[in-house]
Amino acid sequence: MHIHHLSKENSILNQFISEIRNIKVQKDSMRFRRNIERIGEILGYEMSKTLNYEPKTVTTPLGETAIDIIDDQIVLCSVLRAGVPLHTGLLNYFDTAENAFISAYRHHKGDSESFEIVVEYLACPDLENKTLVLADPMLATGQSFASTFNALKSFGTPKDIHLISVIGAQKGVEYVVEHFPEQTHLWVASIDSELNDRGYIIPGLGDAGDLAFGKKLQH
Ligand SMILES: O=P(O)(O)OC[C@H]1O[C@H](OP(=O)(O)OP(=O)(O)O)[C@H](O)[C@@H]1O
Ligand SMILES: O=c1cc[nH]c(=O)[nH]1
Ligand SMILES: [Mg+2]
Repeated sequence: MHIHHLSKENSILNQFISEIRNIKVQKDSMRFRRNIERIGEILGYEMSKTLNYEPKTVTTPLGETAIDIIDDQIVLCSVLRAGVPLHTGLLNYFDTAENAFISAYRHHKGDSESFEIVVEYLACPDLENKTLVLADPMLATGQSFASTFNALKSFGTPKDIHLISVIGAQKGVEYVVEHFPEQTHLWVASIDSELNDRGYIIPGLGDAGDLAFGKKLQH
C-alpha cells in the first residue's frame, strides 16, 4: 500500500485538523462538518496528483492551449454517517464522479466492548475498470473499510483504489494494508498511535458521526 500521511508536512491542513480535534471548537457541528469537507477537498487535491491524465485542447476567446485533464472515471464511495461531509468535500472537486453510499456501523452486543460491523444499505454503480475512492473520516480498527470493500466486490473490479481518511490509528492502518490490494493508496491526514478498548482512536477526536450529526440512540 502507498501511504500518504499528509500532516507530516506543514500546511493549512493542520489548522483544520486542530479544529476538529479541539474539544471546544468541535462543539460547533456546522464548523465540524465544514472542516471535514475542507479536509476532503485537500485530500482529494493531493490524490489528484497520482491520477491518469490525457492531453486536451481548450479554446479560449483568444486562441487554443493544450492542457492535461484527468482521464479516470472516478467512483466516490463513502461510509455513512460520518463519511457524508468528507464525500461532499471530494465531490466539490471531482464534479463528474459517480457516487456510491454504504452504511457500516458498529454493533455492540449489550454492554460488551467487542463489536461487529453491520452493513445494511448499499447503492453503487458498476465499478469495473473505474477508480474507486473510499472515504471515511475515521480509520480505527480498519474493519469498516475492509467490510465495505468486501461488500463492493460484486459490483466489478476497479483498476485503482484510493482510501481517504482524516484520522487513522496505527493499528487500523496496518489492518487495511493487510486487507487491500498492494497498489492501493491511503490518503490520511493524521495517524495516531493508540486505540482504546472500545475501538476509539486516542487522542483522535471522539465520535465523528455524533459530532457531525448529533447523538444517536443505541438499539
Ligand atoms: O475502523 P473502524 O474500527 O471500523 O471504525 C471506524 C468507523 O467508525 C465510525 O463509524 P460509526 O460506527 O461510529 O458510525 P457513524 O458514522 O454512524 O457514527 C467511522 O465513521 C467509521 O465508519
Ligand atoms: O475514534 C473513533 C473511532 C471510530 N469512530 C469514531 O467516530 N471515532
Ligand atoms: Mg460514530
